[in-house]
Amino acid sequence: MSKELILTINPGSTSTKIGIFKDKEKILEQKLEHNTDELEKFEKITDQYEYRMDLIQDVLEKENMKLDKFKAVVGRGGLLRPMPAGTYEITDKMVEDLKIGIQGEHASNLGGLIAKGLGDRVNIPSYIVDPVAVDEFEDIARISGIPEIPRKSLLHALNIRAVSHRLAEEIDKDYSSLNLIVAHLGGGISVASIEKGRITDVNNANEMGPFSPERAGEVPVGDLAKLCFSGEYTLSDIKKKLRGKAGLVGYLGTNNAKEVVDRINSGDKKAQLIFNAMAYQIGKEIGKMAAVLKGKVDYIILTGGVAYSNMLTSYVKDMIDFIAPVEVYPGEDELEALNEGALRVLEGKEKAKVYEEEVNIND
Ligand SMILES: Nc1ncnc2c1ncn2[C@@H]1O[C@H](COP(=O)(O)OP(=O)(O)O)[C@@H](O)[C@H]1O
Ligand SMILES: CCCC(=O)OP(=O)(O)O
Repeated sequence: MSKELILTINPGSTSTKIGIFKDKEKILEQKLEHNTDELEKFEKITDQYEYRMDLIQDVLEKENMKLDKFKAVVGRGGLLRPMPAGTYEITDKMVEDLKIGIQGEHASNLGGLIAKGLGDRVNIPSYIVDPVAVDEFEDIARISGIPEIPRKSLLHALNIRAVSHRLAEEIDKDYSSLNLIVAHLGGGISVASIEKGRITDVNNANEMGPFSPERAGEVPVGDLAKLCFSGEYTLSDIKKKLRGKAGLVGYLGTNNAKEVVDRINSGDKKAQLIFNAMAYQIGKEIGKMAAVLKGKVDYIILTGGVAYSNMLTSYVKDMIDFIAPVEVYPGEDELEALNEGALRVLEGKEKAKVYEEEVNIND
């Protein structure tokens, strides 16, 4: 049997997306949405491995896509050690770091684990591309205010880089000549400043910035400290409260922004206030990044699943379109970007990076 396909796997906090490609052509795409109740029963993210793997295998079986048809498997890379962008082969050390959650817990940690698990079964290579741990920060962006707690570059690097390249192509400019602000609005939210092709600053999408469908973002730290020591919560409870049970889930009980829009359209005033507040915080974060770029912003891009909502993008545009022209690319180009990252390596245009050679293993 000829091995001509590439399998791409993108686990997010609210969904698992699967794509099958023949060269650059996407021949299958499936989005499996996970509601809050489904995910709540898992103590840790890595506990979701079997659950998400089974769902992926079910899709492959239903579509009669046997593993021996594939020449590579590519997963979204997770919260690994700070690293340059690129395509990486999945090594044992990477697997170890994904399992520990070396920079924290997030669904994307499962991308590399599942890709490696499937690839090893049929002895084909497995890769990750532009993981959420891509770090191109200016040193000044690392300082938080507490020496023991540096700011971290954790973001939707895969889609942010993909849509920035897409815009550059559309306006016929070189990516490395542009200053951009890109806000990825998914289960988590990243708002990044891109200076001449380099991501110089971003809120840590797992812990900072605007609140999101399932995350707290920035909260008043004094009150958070009191909550932690109230005796009512364990560390695990607090982590879940901040990621998974916060944001839209905390206020409205759902991680599904579409459902929130439906509630607003049926007259739910609380849903309207909370949705507007999320938009307001996104607008404020974009303003911060405009200051990072000293006002020299060529374009602002709004992307990710929540950018499908006109209600939200209109609110944000109204706050920030004085800064620069705003482009909306709803959804994400992540499956395509995973496929193209693997293709560049398989076609010999690029050499796969080796994790152990690119990161500081002793940190
Ligand atoms: N048409 C839509 N209108 C509003 N929100 C949407 C729409 N489509 C998807 N979303 C929301 O986008 C969010 C998921 O975004 P996505 O980028 O797919 O995130 P993830 O990769 O974290 O699962 C969910 O809250 C989902 O309800
Ligand atoms: C940790 C940053 C990536 C992120 O938040 O992704 P999702 O929106 O898919 O949860």
